[in-house]
Parts: sequence; structure tokens; C-alpha cells
Amino acid sequence: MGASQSVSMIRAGPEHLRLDKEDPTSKAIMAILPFYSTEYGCSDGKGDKYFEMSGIMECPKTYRTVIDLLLSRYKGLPEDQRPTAIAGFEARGFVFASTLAAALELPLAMIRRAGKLPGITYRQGEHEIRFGAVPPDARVVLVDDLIASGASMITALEMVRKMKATVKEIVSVADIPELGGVKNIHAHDAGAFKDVPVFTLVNASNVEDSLCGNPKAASGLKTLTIEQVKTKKWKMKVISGDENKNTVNVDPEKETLLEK
Ligand SMILES: O=P(O)(O)OC[C@H]1O[C@H](OP(=O)(O)OP(=O)(O)O)[C@H](O)[C@@H]1O
Ligand SMILES: Nc1ncnc2[nH]cnc12
Repeated sequence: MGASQSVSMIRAGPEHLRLDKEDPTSKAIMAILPFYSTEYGCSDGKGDKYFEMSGIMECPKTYRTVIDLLLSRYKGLPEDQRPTAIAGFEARGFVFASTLAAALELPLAMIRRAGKLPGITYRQGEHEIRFGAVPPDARVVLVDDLIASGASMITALEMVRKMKATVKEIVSVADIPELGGVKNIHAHDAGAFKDVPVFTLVNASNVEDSLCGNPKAASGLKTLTIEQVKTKKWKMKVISGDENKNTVNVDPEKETLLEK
């Protein structure tokens, strides 16, 4: 890990940088991340696109690209500005936070759901952190898979402040601009955290409806557009098609890689 990468970013807000949607890492994520829509009832009312992060975890190349991008972002800083600790959220946030922490050789602070950590802890709302997990004066990067309303990040910012440490940056693989999470973070407590930089990789606005699948098809049929079928490098058994929508249902059990 650690190859330095050139990264193309846009400013999505005063202290919010986001990967440009044409950036190779952004494209790599969008190509493999399954999205579901409210049509299938799995967004729990938080925005109209559901990001299924296991798409990244099950694709080692993209997973590594994501971690490498974050690794070079923080390794490239002058030593006195580099983070000294990583904090991650249960459960999906742990995946990205722990891999990044190990790659940077930094301690990982676990922000868990309240009631799960033994010993002396500090509890804030639904979350809890072990006292001492973040030392005073630490420069902490908060890592999660998703910023929706921003409530989880706000909780963590308050916890870190309570421990007399500073949040150097907030990182999330995805955000949902319609839910205003990043704005909520910067507006919270009369703007107490307005200067904390936020870095996100992909966002819900870039997810076209045609990319949203049906989660029920995940263990059975997959629905693909004709265009998607043409670009796939495997054989598929076509079960049925919908001419009006220009889609076909294929049986993934029958997928086999085509010989080159
Ligand atoms: O910005 P917010 O409104 O706080 O929402 C974002 C949080 O919601 C999701 O976690 P969830 O509680 O679904 O936990 P999980 O990772 O354990 O599934 C996500 O992983 C973030 O941690
Ligand atoms: N839109 C969303 N995608 C993935 N995980 C979520 N948790 C809450 N809202 C979510």
C-alpha cells in the first residue's frame, strides 16, 4: 500500500472536498457499488439511494484503491500536521477506519453503540468511546462509510472535544447531499465545528436511477440493462427480459468468466 496517487477533487462546500465524479477512484467505486432505491423499501427513509458498502469490501482492487487514496492523503502531510489517531464507527465505518489506521500505523479508537464497551467510557447519545482511546492533543481523523444526517459525526466531534483532542478531518466514503449532513455538521453548536474539513468520495446525487437494483435479486436474479450485459465479461443465463425497460434478468449462478 501507499503508492501516491493524483486525485481530482471538487469543492462541494466551504469546508467540504469531494472526489470529482470523473476521478478514477470515484469511477471505480461507482462501477462496483450496488445501490438500491426506495422502490425496494430499504432506505429507511434516509434519502432515496441506499449504498451497499459490501460492494467495495467484496472487490479487493477497489477497496485497496480507496485505502491507498486516503493513505497518500495523510502520509503526504508535513509531520506536524499528520493525524495521530483514527476513530471509526460501528459497524461499517470500522472496516474503512481500521484498514486505514493499520496502513498509517496509527491507533484506532472504536466508536461503538452505547452499552458495548467495557471499562470506563464516555457516552454521548447512542454512541460510546473508551476513555483514553483518544489522548488529549491528538489529531484525529473520523472515518465512516456514510454521512446521512451528520448526527453520528456530530456525536464523535463532541466526544473528541470532550477528550481535549482535535478533529483534523472527517472522511466518509459517501454522502447524501439532500440530507444536508455536512451542512448540519458545520452548523452544529453555533458553528463550533465549521472549520473541520470534510472529505467525501462519492455522493447520492451522482447515482442514476438506472444504477439502482433490487436487493431481493442479490441472491437470485440480477437485473441488468442491455448495455450493461454487453460490457460484462461473463456468460449469463438470461431468464427473462423486459422489452419496455430494455432490461434482462440473468441468473448469477450461471455466470462464468469468458476466456480471453
Ligand atoms: O449521518 P447519520 O444520519 O448519522 O448516518 C450515518 C450513519 O448511519 C449508518 O450507520 P448505521 O447506524 O446504519 O450502522 P451500521 O454501519 O452498523 O449498519 C452509517 O454507517 C453511518 O454510521
Ligand atoms: N442511504 C443509506 N445507504 C446506506 N446505509 C445507510 N444508512 C442509513 N441510510 C443509508
